[in-house]
Order: sequence, then structure tokens, then C-alpha cells
Amino acid sequence: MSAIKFELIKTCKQTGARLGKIQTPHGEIQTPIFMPVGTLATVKAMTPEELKDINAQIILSNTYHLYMRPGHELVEKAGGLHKFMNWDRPILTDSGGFQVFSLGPLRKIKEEGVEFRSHIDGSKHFISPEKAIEIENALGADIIMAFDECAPYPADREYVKNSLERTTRWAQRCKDAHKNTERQALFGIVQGGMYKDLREQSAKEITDIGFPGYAIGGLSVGEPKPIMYEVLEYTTPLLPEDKPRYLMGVGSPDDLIEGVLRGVDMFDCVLPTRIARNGTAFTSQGKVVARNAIYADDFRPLDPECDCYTCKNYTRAYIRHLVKCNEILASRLLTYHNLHFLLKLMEDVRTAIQEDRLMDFRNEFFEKYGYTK
Ligand SMILES: CCNc1nc2cc3[nH]c(NC)nc3cc2c(=O)[nH]1
Ligand SMILES: [Zn+2]
Repeated sequence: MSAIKFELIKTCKQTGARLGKIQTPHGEIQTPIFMPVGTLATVKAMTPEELKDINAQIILSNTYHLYMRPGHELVEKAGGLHKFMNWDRPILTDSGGFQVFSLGPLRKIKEEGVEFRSHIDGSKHFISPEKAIEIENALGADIIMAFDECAPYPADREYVKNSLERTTRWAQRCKDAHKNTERQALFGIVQGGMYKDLREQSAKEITDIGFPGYAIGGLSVGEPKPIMYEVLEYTTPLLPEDKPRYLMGVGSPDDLIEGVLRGVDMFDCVLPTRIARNGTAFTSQGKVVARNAIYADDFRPLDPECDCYTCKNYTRAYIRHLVKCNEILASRLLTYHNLHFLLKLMEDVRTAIQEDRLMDFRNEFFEKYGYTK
């Protein structure tokens, strides 16, 4: 019995887009869905109540970071991540794979696992598939990710093939090590870089092992957008129709819509929260860099078409002032708006799929947002 149940409600006739529902031990998730990232058991600058105000249904936390600080044993002692951070809705944890690989020269990859030095104090650590699952079981997220290698971009065929085959062996070890299958659904991750035949090989090997959901890894790693879209085009159809599909690390407005059109159900990305802390907002007419002098006496909201708390109560001039003064409230108001913007976008996408007009929605949105397509 798996911890989650996926219901495919509708598949868009025009495109590959799907409308779905995922039942988890901490509640239901409507897909397509965007997951705000809360790396250190907090979605930076947001309280759980504010996340509920904007209808965040599931958030993501990072295993590597929580293993480093405060340690998964402490979180377990607190009663798990939900209790520790006062979030009673679904949580997804990654496996640390991507983080330790992005530590660059500080890490050594072996069949057994990955040796790396802490980015905090340089201390030596070792994460194996078994260790990653032990940490994720201790954190207690509803959806947990396998320990994989995200091949860098670009990478030659030989490297990508060897890497995906090790990721398959690690995926089996993760599944064998995973204890808590009733309460935590383990998702497999498909690799294969930008090579069609290697994506086919990885998809076959990972789906042969069998998981309640599948992530498409190795994308949004610096490749041009058309290449990411092309890889999606031929990879999502290789995954079971009756299981959720999760594209990791993707979250700009255009990529979310293009991903949904190609059959992706779940997304996560640090972009909305990270650019907020750098003073930039997503708006229906494109990005607004609040610090820009043109907004000094602009008393309109960030986005005149947005009905969020930030846009109902504050002006561009005031937010620019806060950003210039490096005020904490700047990060809070911009994060609130950016997350609301993406969560509302996904709600509009779900409605468009329901009404069989997703292609029209995409074209209207791109036109208004200023995407040249
Ligand atoms: C769950 C950990 N494994 C894992 N995380 C990832 C996170 C990503 N984040 C981005 N762009 C921001 N690409 C990613 C690929 C992977 C990937 O291939 N694997
Ligand atoms: Zn707003």
C-alpha cells in the first residue's frame, strides 16, 4: 500500500496537459501544482499561516541542509518536520543528491555513495542511498525522493550513460532501504541528460523498479529552454499515465506552462522566493525590478491585476523604498506576492485544462507577459 493515491481527472485533448489529485497523509494536492521551496524547514520570510492564505498546498524541504543543520535526529525528536515547522499540509523532501553534487570539487562520487565536505565547517561526510533514505524517513515528509546523480550540463554520452546506470542501482537500494512506505511515498528519478536513447533507458530501468511517482531529473541545469522542452517532449510519455510526474527545479512562469503542456504535474523552484529577496517581482506584464528609479513615485501596486495582500495594500514606490533601505518587510511583501503569483498562475492553468482551453490561455499569458514566442 503506498502513502499516496493519484487520481488522473482529465487529459487535455489539445496538449499533453493533465488535471489530477494526489491524496497524501497530510491532505490533498491538486495538480498541476507549484511547490514553494522551504530549504531549512522554512519558506524564507513566510509564516505557515501566510502560506495557507495564498493556498500553498505542499512545500519542499532539503534533506542535505537539514542533515547539516539542525540534524535529522533533532527533527525526529521534535516529532518530525511537520511538527517542527508547524506545517500540517503535505511536505516533499529531496534526497540531497542535487545539493551534494553542486558542492563541486568538495565531493567524490563512488558506487557506495558520495563523500563530501560540509559547506558550513568543511567537516567530512558521506551520504549513501541508504543514508539519504534514513534521513528522509526521520524527517517524515509525505513524498521523499530517491538519491540520484544529476549529471552536469553539458556532459558527454559516456559519462551520462554510466551516471544513469549508477542512479538506477541507487534507486533500487533506496527502495530496499525505505521503511515507511505506508506514510511516505518514495519517488524515482529519471536521468539520461539530453540524450533521447539514454532517457529511454533510464525511464525503462526506473519504472521497472516501480515507484508511486516519478521525477524527471537532470534538467534546468543550464541547458537552453528549447532543449529542456524537447527532452520533456519525449520523456514524459515514457512515464506511467497513472502516476504523478515531477519536474525538479523548474519555476519561471513560461517554463511552468510549457512543462504542464508536456504532461508535467509537479514543480518546485527557488526562483520566486530568491528573486523576491533580491527585490524583483513577477507580474502579469513581466518582471518589475522594484529598486528601479522609474518606480520612485509610482503609486500603483506591483501588479494592478493582482489581488494579493501586497498588491492591495502597498505601492511600487513604498516597496522600492523598503528595498533601497534593505528593510526585512521588502522580502516579506515581495515573497508573498511572487508565491501568490505562481500559485494563482497554476490555479488558472488547472481551470484552463478543465475548460479545454490551455493553448489559448498560454498564448494570452505569453502575449501579456511579453514572452516572444
Ligand atoms: C531529489 C534530489 N535529486 C535531484 N534534484 C534535482 C534538483 C534540481 N534543480 C534543478 N534546477 C534548479 N535541476 C535539478 C535536477 C535534480 C536532479 O536531477 N536530481
Ligand atoms: Zn500581488
